[in-house]
Amino acid sequence: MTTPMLQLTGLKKSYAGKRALRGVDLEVRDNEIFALLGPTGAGKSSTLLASAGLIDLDEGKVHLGGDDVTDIEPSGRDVSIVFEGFNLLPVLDVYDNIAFALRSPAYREPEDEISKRVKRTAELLQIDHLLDRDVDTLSGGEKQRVAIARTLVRRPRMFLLDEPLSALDLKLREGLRAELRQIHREHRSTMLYATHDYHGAIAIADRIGIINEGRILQAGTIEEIYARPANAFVGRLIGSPSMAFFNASIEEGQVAVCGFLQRFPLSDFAFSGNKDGKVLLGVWPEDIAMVDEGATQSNPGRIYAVDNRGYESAVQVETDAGSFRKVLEDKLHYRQGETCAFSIAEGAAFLFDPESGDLISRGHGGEE
Ligand SMILES: Nc1ncnc2c1ncn2[C@@H]1O[C@H](COP(=O)(O)OP(=O)(O)OP(=O)(O)O)[C@@H](O)[C@H]1O
Repeated sequence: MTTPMLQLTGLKKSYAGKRALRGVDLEVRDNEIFALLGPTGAGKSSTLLASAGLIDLDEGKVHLGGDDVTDIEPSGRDVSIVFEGFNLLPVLDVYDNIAFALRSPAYREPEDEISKRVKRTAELLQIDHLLDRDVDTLSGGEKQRVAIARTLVRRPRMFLLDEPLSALDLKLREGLRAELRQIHREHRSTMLYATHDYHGAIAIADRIGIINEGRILQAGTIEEIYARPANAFVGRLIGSPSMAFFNASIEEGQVAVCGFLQRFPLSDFAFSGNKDGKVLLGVWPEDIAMVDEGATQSNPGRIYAVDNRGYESAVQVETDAGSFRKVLEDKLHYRQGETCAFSIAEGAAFLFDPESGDLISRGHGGEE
């Protein structure tokens, strides 16, 4: 196993008694783009700031390229961080903003080398026509590009990007994501990219880590996470739409869902316990088929909402045990308020603990 570029071990951090990081363990491999995906307040920024050395930790270790840098100043870490709020220097023009880091005592590059690198980076981010402008006169999207250029020009061992694209409109965001991947390919750099946007995360990342309440719940490729979501929270955060959940109970060797005609024998699950009691049945919407009402082994539902997106439509279906959203095949059309029926593919369901949300077992459909 090669040494990870960034290794975080047991990071703990409280702000004025409020716990932001509760033991973050994370490995980012050399030359990968790793997305840290989590809701607001999950601890994404704190994890990045701790990696850069910009906050003092209560506990834990930060290793960069195998070296313990926990007590090393930010300037000695060879990482670069882009914040959501741009952090540009307002009194300088775009060129000097980008060149700033290269002129710092830590780098002290000759001016002709600086000029080459600034221009090359500005071309890459399509801001070369803005180099003479004062940053105050730029739009939000242009400022964000300059902030990214400022970080990239240094070519550090590792980039830390904190929601770097959230201020941009959709088209610009998609374009910049592609550019970041391109830069990544060219420079063989390692990136840790924090975001709350699932689509953004899967579009850019080689691997994803799901963070909530200051802990990493799961890390892996999107395929690995899909195949085995470690916790119901993970299922709710990923997928498009996200995982469907139904309140269920284990009774006499099978999983029963209130109102469902379908039964799920325990033998369908890689399940070694035999306890009766409540569980949460989770299913990816792709494994739910809308069927004719009255079809055998189908389950009744009601169309709560129809979302017509032009090129496709999605429905929200309500049942007595829970609701789900699903993108429909072209030929299917439903009206709000009407009844419907659906069935769940054999072996496709997962069982979760309703209290902790932890995965108990998954169906044989996703066997390794
Ligand atoms: N300087 C601070 N002082 C007090 N509390 C803070 C400070 N910075 C962060 N927190 C709190 O710590 C928790 C984690 O914050 P953090 O910014 O790391 O989360 P995040 O996942 O980046 O959120 P967001 O997506 O909203 O930026 C939150 O509850 C936040 O309110």
